[in-house]
Amino acid sequence: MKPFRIRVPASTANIGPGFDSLGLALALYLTVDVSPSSKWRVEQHSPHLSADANAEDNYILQIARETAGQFHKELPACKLVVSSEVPLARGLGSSASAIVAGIELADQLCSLSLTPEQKLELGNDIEGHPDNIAPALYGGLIITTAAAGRVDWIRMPGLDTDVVMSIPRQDLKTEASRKALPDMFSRERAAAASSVSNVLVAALLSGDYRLAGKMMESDLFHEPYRAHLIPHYNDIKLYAAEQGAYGTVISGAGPAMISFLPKGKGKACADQLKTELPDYQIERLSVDRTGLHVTQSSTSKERTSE
Ligand SMILES: Nc1ncnc2c1ncn2[C@@H]1O[C@H](COP(=O)(O)OP(=O)(O)O)[C@@H](O)[C@H]1O
Ligand SMILES: N[C@@H](CCOP(=O)(O)O)C(=O)O
Repeated sequence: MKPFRIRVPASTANIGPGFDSLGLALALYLTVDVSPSSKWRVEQHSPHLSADANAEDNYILQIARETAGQFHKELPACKLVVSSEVPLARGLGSSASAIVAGIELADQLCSLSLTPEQKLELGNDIEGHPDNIAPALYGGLIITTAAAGRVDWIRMPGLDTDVVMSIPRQDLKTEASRKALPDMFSRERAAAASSVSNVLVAALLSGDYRLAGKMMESDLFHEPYRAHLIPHYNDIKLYAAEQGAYGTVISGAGPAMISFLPKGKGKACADQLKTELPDYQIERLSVDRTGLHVTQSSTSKERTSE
C-alpha cells in the first residue's frame, strides 16, 4: 500500500430555509494521512482534536470499519495522521467531514470502488441528513433530497458573494439543537416554509442576492426554534446588516452564524464583528469547489474521488 492523503472540506448546511437539503462546502479542511503500519496507530494534530488519540475510539476509523464491514471486508492496519481546521460542534459540518473521510478510508484500503452516489448514500445513512455530506463529497453549493428513499442531488452555480463566519467559543451538538425543533408542522406552515425555500433557490439561481438574503432570513423550518440557543443571534445579524450583508443565518445547527455579503464587503464586516465580539473566531471563508480529494503521497499523483 502506498501512503495517501484524504482531504475533506467543512460545510455549512441549511442556509436558512434549505433545512436538511442545502449545503455549501467551505475551504477549511480535515486531512487524514494514511501510511502502512504493522498495527493501528492514530495521531491527531489539531487544536480541535485531542492529541492522545486512541485508535480503537477514533470516529473516522470506526466509520471506516463499519463501511468495510458492510462489504464483508476488514481494514488492513495503518497509521493515520489526522489534522483538522474544522471546529467541532459549531455548525461547520465536522461530523460529515469525518464520516466522508472514514468512508473514503475504507474505499481506498479495501478497494471497494464505491461510486460518488454510494458514498453519499452511506454518508447519509450515518449522518441522518445529506446536506453536509453532499458538499463535503462534491464541493460547491449542493441541493439534496433524501425524501424518496434514496438521495438525489444537484449542484447549483457558484455563489458570487463574500462569506463571513462568526464562531463562538461554546459548542452546540447537532443532536441537541435538533431536539429544539417541532416534530410536526401544519399544512399551512409547511406550505409557507416551502414557499420561502423555493424563492430562495430561484433567487440564488438568478443571482438575485438581495432577494436570496431576504428569504434566508425568513426561514420557518428551524431558525425560529433555534434562535434562543445561539449566542448574539440578533446582534450578529445587525452588525452584518450594517456592513451591507444580504443575509445572516445559523450555520447548520449552530451555534456559528454565517453572513453572505456583496463581493468586497467581507473584510469590513469581519473587522466589525471582531471588534464587537472579541471572544469569537471570525473567519472570512471561501467556497471549496472540489470536495473530497485523495492524493497519493509518494508520487504526488493526484486524483479526485469522482
Ligand atoms: N475529526 C474528527 N474526529 C473524531 N470525531 C469527530 C471529528 N469531527 C467531528 N467529530 C465528532 O462529531 C461531533 C460534532 O458533530 P456535530 O454535533 O454534528 O457538529 P458539527 O458537525 O456541526 O461539527 C464531535 O463532537 C465529535 O464527536
Ligand atoms: N440540517 C442539519 C445540519 C446540521 O449541520 P451541522 O454542521 O450543525 O452538523 C440541522 O440543521 O440539524
